[in-house]
Amino acid sequence: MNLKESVGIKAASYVKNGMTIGLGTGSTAYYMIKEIGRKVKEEKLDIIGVPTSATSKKQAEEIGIPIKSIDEVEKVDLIIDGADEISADFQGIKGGGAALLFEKIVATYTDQVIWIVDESKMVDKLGEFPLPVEVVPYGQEQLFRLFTKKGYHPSFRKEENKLKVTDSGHSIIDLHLKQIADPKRLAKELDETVGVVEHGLFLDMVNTVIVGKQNGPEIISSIR
Ligand SMILES: O=C(CO)[C@H](O)[C@H](O)COP(=O)(O)O
Repeated sequence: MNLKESVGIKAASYVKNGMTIGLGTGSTAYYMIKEIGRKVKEEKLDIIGVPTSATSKKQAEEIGIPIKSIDEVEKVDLIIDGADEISADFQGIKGGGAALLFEKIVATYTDQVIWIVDESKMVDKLGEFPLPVEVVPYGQEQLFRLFTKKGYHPSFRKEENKLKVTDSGHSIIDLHLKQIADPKRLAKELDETVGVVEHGLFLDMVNTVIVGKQNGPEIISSIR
C-alpha cells in the first residue's frame, strides 16, 4: 500500500454515520473517497458527500456515495482533503489540482478539517510549491504583468498546451516564490487584488493532519 492510500484509508475511519462529509480533490483524496465508497457499500455507512470538484463528484457518483452540493446542506461536519505543502505551523498551500476555490468554500462551512498528505509535503516554511492563484480571464494578462513586476515569477497553468480552465471557468496563475516569508501578509494582498478570485494559501484552517510515513500514518490532532 502506498503512503497516499494509507492516509486516505485512515482518514475515512473518522467518517461516522449521519455525517455530511466534504470530499477533497487530488490523488490522495482519491483513496479516501474510494474507502468511503467501500464503507457505504459494504458497511452500509450512511453519509452525504459534498464534492469539491467535478472529478471528485464523478468518482463519488460512480461508487455510490450520496452527494449534495454545498448549497443543499446546512453545514458540513468534516472535510478530508489533500494539500501540496504544510508548514511547521500548520499553514497550507493547496490548489495543485486546480480545485482551490471549491475546496476553500467547502472548508469555510465545515466544522472539522483534516488534511491527508505523504511526508514529502511537510515543510518548514511554505513557498517551494508554486502558489496557485485563481483569476478571472478578463484582465489576466494585466495581472500576470503585475505579478511579474512584484517579482512573484508567475506562470499560467497549462494542460495539453492550452490554458487550464477551472471548474468555475477561471484561469490559474502559479507564483514561483521559493519561500513565503509572511503568508498572512501575502494572503491579504492577494485577497485585495482585483481579478483574483481565490488563492491557495489555506491559513488557520486545518484541525488534524494525517501524515503518511513508511511505518504507518502519523496523526497530528487538536491543531486549532
Ligand atoms: O489542493 C488540491 C487540489 O486543488 C489537492 O488536494 C492537492 O493538490 C494535493 O493533491 P495530491 O494529493 O494529488 O498531491
